[in-house]
Amino acid sequence: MGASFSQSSYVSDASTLVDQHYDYIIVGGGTAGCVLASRLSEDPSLSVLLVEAGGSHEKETLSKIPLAAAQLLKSQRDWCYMTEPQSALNGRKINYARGKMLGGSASINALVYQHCSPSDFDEWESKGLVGWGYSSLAPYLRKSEKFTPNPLYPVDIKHRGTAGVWHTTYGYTHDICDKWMEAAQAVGITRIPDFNTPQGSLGVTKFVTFVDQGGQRSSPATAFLTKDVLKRKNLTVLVNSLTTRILFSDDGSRAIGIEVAAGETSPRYQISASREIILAAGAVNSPQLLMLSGIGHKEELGKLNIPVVKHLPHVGKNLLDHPMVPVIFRAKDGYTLDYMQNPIKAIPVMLRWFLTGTGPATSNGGEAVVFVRSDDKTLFNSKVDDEDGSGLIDNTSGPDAPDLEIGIAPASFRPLPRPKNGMTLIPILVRPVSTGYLSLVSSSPFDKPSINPEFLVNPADMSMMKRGVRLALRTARGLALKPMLDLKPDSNDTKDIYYPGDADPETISNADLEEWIRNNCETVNHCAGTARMGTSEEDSVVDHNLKVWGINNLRVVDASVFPTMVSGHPTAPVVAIAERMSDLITKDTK
Ligand SMILES: Cc1cc2nc3c(=O)[nH]c(=O)nc-3n(C[C@H](O)[C@H](O)[C@H](O)COP(=O)(O)OP(=O)(O)OC[C@H]3O[C@@H](n4cnc5c(N)ncnc54)[C@H](O)[C@@H]3O)c2cc1C
Repeated sequence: MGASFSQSSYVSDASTLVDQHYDYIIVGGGTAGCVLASRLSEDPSLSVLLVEAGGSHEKETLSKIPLAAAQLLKSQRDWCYMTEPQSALNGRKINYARGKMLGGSASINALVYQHCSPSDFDEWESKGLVGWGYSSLAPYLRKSEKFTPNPLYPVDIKHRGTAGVWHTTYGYTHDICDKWMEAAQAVGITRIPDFNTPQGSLGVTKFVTFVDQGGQRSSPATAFLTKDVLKRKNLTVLVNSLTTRILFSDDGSRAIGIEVAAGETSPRYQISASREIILAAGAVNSPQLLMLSGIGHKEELGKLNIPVVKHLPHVGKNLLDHPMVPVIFRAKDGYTLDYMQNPIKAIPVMLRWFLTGTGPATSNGGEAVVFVRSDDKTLFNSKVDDEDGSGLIDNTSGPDAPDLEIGIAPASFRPLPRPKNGMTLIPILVRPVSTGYLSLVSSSPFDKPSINPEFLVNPADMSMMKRGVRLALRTARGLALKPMLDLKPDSNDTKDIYYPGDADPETISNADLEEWIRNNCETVNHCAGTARMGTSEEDSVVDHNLKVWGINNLRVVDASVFPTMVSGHPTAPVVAIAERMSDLITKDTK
């Protein structure tokens, strides 16, 4: 057992820790890292160090206000990555956000709480990954959740966790989003009360969000690193410290510690751990750190003069993500949130939030959602739906799982000409066929890695995206939305901000639509899979216990380990993975 410490809260000077000795070092205080640190330190006999490159979440007001989340993008709380030029997106580079603070990406994200499809996890188990099927993970999905029902959106409570620490609920809904759910039903999409049940997510429903009863973001940091947890003598949280490499035993067989630095020109300090180093730095930084430390493809490492500790060619490969393309529809005055762009008009909303924790500021901005299959013949039955659909590939995890999502935001995703009122529908590919990769550009931990998600490179993804856009256009033309939208009949001006929102889904040309998608596709920032779990080091990075192949005392526990993509929003699955691993690790120590 390692030493225990009497300090509380956070440490930001790593020099004070070099003589200390820990049982576990967790690298990355993000979504998975907060869960692991909290759960492992429940056992007072284990000493735990959590190392985070960013700062504490506690004074970051923008992170607390659900509606303000987007303000954190491109701020110091974001790693501010960019992709390489995307060949299928007319060579555009895409912003690639990752959270840099305690709570990680879940401190800056859109707060959607989703278990995803049961078959997403059964698919993992079917690949030989014992213990990762839905029946194994469902108890962990519920373990952390503290769901507060909303009488407006009744659900069967038996599928929800109610005794956990992570607050979830159904929050504020704008009328335009309620009406859109009606419009989606009118085109043939079934209304479901809850997408977090064993029945899965197919249908239209209201989003559940991780917002607490005070109307604030309930992030993995606020939920798992509470004041009581931070008071534990066996937990140290080191912030503003980048882990620059993993340290190994002389024969390279065992991870024994880490090196950290506050900045590029700052001194580097070494800290050791006797039991394990657990990487939870996320799907960009965990593989980056493995490669910087000599674990990766030997030829790629050799080119950068990084001494090879273990040849593991799949590190950084299998980059999975969800591409999206926001479509903006002209709305009438008074139905959207665009007035929040005007600081004077925003004051009452913000005052209400500060004083009562209620109102539009508790909205995550994406209030309702549709999940469908792109091969659903009841929805895609028109001649124009990408001809006969022969370009599609069924890449879903099972017959009850989706490959297309459409979310709604009661505001415009892009700056608008006056009058400024827009509703945005966001088609998202939740099971794209294209996969990408990331690699190092140098041996410096301070250089950003090269990120290439290869969005829409497979033509099947373009076919799917076109179906998604056409379906979005059809729902927007529903009678329920007529009083709120101001669509111009059949405008095909492809340069207009309201294109293709104004275009007729039955006559819009495939060529115009494809070109528009190539020029407007972005990411939902759900990257995963870059240190994937598998049954052999020939095709993966970690085994089913998330241990790095061939290295003792080294695990990866974060979104990097997804073997295949979940067909929904990944925060809850990441938390469940971390819950399950914490359970297994603490049982192992007994
Ligand atoms: C803008 C945005 C919106 C999103 N919206 C949603 C949503 O609504 N719902 C949903 O379910 N998912 C959403 N996601 C995705 C979701 O947030 C992530 O999939 C999930 O949080 C990933 O968890 P993680 O533990 O793998 O990594 P992260 O939560 O990103 O944690 C990694 C942590 O490691 C730290 N770190 C990295 N490198 C180092 C290093 N070398 N040394 C020390 N610390 C390091 C980082 O600063 C970070 O805190 C969104 C993501 C983004 C960015």
